[in-house]
Amino acid sequence: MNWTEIIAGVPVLAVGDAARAEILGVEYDSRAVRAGSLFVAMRGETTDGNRYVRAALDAGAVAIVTDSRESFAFADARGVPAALIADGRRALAEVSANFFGHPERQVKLCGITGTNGKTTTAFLLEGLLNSVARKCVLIGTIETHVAGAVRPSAHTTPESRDVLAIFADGAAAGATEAVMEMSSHALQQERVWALPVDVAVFTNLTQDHLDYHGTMDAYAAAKARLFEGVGAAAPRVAVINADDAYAAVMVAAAKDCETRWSYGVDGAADFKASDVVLRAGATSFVMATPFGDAEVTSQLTGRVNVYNLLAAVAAAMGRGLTLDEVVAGAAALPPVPGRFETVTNALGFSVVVDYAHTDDALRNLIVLARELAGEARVITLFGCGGDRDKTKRPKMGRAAGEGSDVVIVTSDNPRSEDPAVIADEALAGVRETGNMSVRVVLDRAAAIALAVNEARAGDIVLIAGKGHEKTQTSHGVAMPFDDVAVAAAALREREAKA
Ligand SMILES: CC(=O)N[C@H]1[C@@H](OP(=O)(O)OP(=O)(O)OC[C@H]2O[C@@H](n3ccc(=O)[nH]c3=O)[C@H](O)[C@@H]2O)O[C@H](CO)[C@@H](O)[C@@H]1O[C@H](C)C(=O)N[C@@H](C)C(=O)N[C@H](CCC(=O)O)C(=O)O
Ligand SMILES: Nc1ncnc2c1ncn2[C@@H]1O[C@H](COP(=O)(O)OP(=O)(O)OP(=O)(O)O)[C@@H](O)[C@H]1O
Ligand SMILES: N[C@H](CCC[C@H](N)C(=O)O)C(=O)O
Ligand SMILES: [Mg+2]
Repeated sequence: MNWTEIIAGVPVLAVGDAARAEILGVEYDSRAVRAGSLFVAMRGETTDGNRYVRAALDAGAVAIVTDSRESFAFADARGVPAALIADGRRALAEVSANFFGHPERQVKLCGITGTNGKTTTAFLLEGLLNSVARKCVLIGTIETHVAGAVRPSAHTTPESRDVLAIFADGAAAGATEAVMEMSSHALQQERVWALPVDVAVFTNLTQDHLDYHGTMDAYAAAKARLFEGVGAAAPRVAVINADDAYAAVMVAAAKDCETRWSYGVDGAADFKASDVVLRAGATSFVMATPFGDAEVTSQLTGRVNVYNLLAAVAAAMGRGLTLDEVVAGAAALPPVPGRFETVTNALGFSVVVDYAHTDDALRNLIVLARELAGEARVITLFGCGGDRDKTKRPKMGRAAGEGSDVVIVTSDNPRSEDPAVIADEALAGVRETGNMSVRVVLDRAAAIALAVNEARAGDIVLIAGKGHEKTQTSHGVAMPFDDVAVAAAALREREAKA
């Protein structure tokens, strides 16, 4: 693609004298630049892409898009086509859309935001769309589904350039739908700039990421941007959890959406569940919808999944599926990896791996386990992520201490922090509840073995926080680690001794 085509329609403040370049790729990271790349310099929080313009040119960049007059003049002086723009991330989205041939216009996009339930709802919605033979791209925390392949995900919501590259691959393989988790980081940083969202979903808002957003109101405002449209028109359909304390904020933001649907269990809602029956691996409820009532059954476990099912069903109906189609589709959907995933064993107790890494998620998980365990015990193992919201640590500790018979505090992903310090902060919360059955075992594998060896018939062991993750990041290094595999190994060892 030539230089003129790639900056067509992009609001540029100035363009350099050089006008000829054949662009073979668009990159926002100098380390990814190859011969023929266009490099877009973005200002970040750790560094500034403008510091890498020289490195990008040395690596073969043939054009530069920048918000810095210095970088612009530097590239221009080297005879490289350059554009001066106001905002790097927005420009990245605009040039990438041109480069990839506007694939965002070829798929109908459902965007899902909220603190918890995005991944689950996204998988459910993808499953419903697939059940009526619509090809669908999925972008989210665990993995990316595109063109019949599964790719690992580095972020929940990638940069616009990467989203558009995925959409282009999907559209080329016949996808007409896309389902995407939209994290608050991505909405705030405008990684989703100029993506037209057809159906927008809000799951819930509880504490997380305050290290980044500062306050709950700022966090809510970032999420609300999905409903306003980020550099694009407001979504056509808004699907909002009416039972959530922040519902009104999302409804207000959705004022320009053509259709606003609420969903919930507690109060009035367009998609409302009643007569909820919760069993392990079998959830059912009666669902009232604007299109009639039906009984929904699902293999997923727990009350939170009633919400996720309602959200996915409403979004699917927003995309034109019928009531019969969503009911049939929902019954067939498998659980999501790392979300209330049971690790089988012959010892008579349950071991569950779950991605609960906020106090709200942990509390919900423990309440569910309590219900399922009856008179038996709930043994909860958890840790807290390093380099993330520190204020949630004692809160997670309180949630664990309040509902569990036995608590094991361990490491999650300490990242660059001292695991012992993180554990102390979580332990303080457990101690506040007066729960005395608490142990700290920093080595996660040893902690999992302890939990498994502690369990008696009927008990439920909860291994919380890492869910599907396949690595543990400690001292800045990611090493292979898989809660399900580690638990399975510990169970085999105990079975062998039994
Ligand atoms: C806080 C945050 O979200 N940071 C993300 C953000 O960083 P940033 O804007 O501060 O960028 P920066 O690191 O200062 O770099 C500025 C620019 O210089 C470029 N650069 C940098 C170095 C270099 O050698 N050459 C170069 O060109 C960078 O590519 C970037 O374009 O943009 C970067 C490029 O895409 C991301 O890698 C980075 O993710 C960091 C590593 C991260 O940990 N993000 C997490 C918190 C995150 O995004 N999480 C959410 C939510 C998770 C959930 O709850 O589901 C997610 O969507 O994944
Ligand atoms: N609707 C919900 N409401 C509250 N908690 C939920 C809900 N759905 C799932 N959870 C809990 O939150 C955990 C994470 O769920 P999921 O991965 O679907 O959310 P997410 O929003 O994608 O999270 P992340 O932002 O970390 O990717 C689950 O393991 C479960 O414990
Ligand atoms: N996307 C979330 C995931 C947290 C998962 C948990 N295992 C942790 O490392 O804190 C985050 O980056 O905050
Ligand atoms: Mg997710």
